[in-house]
Amino acid sequence: MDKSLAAKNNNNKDAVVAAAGLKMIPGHGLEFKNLSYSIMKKQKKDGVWITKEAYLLHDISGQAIRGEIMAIMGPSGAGKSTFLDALAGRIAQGSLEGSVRIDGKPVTTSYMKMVSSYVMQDDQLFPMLTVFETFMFAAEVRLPPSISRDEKKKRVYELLDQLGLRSATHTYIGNEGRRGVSGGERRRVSIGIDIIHKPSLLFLDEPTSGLDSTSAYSVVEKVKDIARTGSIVLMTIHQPSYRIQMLLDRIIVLAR
Ligand SMILES: Nc1ncnc2c1ncn2[C@@H]1O[C@H](COP(=O)(O)OP(=O)(O)OP(=O)(O)O)[C@@H](O)[C@H]1O
Repeated sequence: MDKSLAAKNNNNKDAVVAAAGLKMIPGHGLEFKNLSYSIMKKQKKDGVWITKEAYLLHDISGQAIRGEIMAIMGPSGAGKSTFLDALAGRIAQGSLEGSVRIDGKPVTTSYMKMVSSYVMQDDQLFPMLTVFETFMFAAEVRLPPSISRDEKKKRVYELLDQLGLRSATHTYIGNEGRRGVSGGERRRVSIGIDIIHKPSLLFLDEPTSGLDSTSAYSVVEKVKDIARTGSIVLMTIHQPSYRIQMLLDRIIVLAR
């Protein structure tokens, strides 16, 4: 396994790029170069309010390869979600510096949104639908109208198998008032909705947060399977267990 420490983000000082045994393959996958993002922050100095530029990301370079998981790690507040958002084209272009390329070609925000999917930490699932109904709904919304209902059903069953959700096919999503799928299953359903159309790039923000270690492992295991089908996968993750770390192909560590 090639465990690459890809880059280090240093908020206010000069950027430190630490690359230990980094395997870079120019022109492949998702390449990001000299990514910086700053905001104007108000702070009190000697009793006077001043506005100062603060870097949330500073000079980050690295590469995520097709077929692999790149994990973005670091302490709370290091900028993991900001970095994921920057790559996914979810923050204002004007304040973002640096370049992002896919397979050697520069990408625009709209292209990035077209070829990628983003799994958010807080999902918005309908509690009154079953897992099957949830996936069918996603299939209707995300797959082209030219695809028949039978083909959509086939894709849904494929997804249920891929994500280990067959036994929960007809279980309600549920909520506090109505018991439904488990936390780990719910997270896998959220991922399913975002991969039903087989995006070539998948971003996941803390897919394991709030899960017990077995469920967290199962989620990352499924994410690894998705990567293996040829997608580029990037995810933020906080304090992964040793077992989970063994599933990660590349690690980018952001420091505060
Ligand atoms: N628009 C903004 N204006 C001011 N500060 C911001 C803004 N966006 C993010 N921050 C700050 O930037 C830092 C990085 O935030 P971010 O959410 O990316 O960190 P994180 O590593 O994902 O943290 P966590 O692990 O706690 O989710 C935080 O201190 C946050 O408060």
